[in-house]
Amino acid sequence: MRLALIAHDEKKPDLIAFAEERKADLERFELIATGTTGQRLIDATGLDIDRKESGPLGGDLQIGAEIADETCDGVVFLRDPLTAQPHEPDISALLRICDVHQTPLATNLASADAVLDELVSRLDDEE
Ligand SMILES: O=C(CO)COP(=O)(O)O
Repeated sequence: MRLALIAHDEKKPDLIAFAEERKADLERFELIATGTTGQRLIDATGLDIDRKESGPLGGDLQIGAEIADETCDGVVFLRDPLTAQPHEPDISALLRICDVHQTPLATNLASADAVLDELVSRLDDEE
């Protein structure tokens, strides 16, 4: 099962803390991430992560393409709701394609645990 991890700059510390706390669960997934998020997570946790382009350079769209292909099963995307992003259209496209494909999506820490718990239980059911 494949899970995408993304965070805007202000939220990267939160995502790193989440990944440290949930490392044992995250290790069970094929992980993908946008470029800078992925590098920060690798440096902090040692998780094995397939890094796409940085968000502003198309990383959100690359992950969106995986959602459209139904090769990515869930997304944790800690957005910064207080800072305008130059690639807002790409962000909207990613959120939209998750809705089109009924892909579990968490956009804040409060729901990240819930989405991960659900995906972990799907993994358990598969085994
Ligand atoms: O901008 C992002 C998501 O929209 C994240 O990109 P980075 O992980 O490269 O910072």
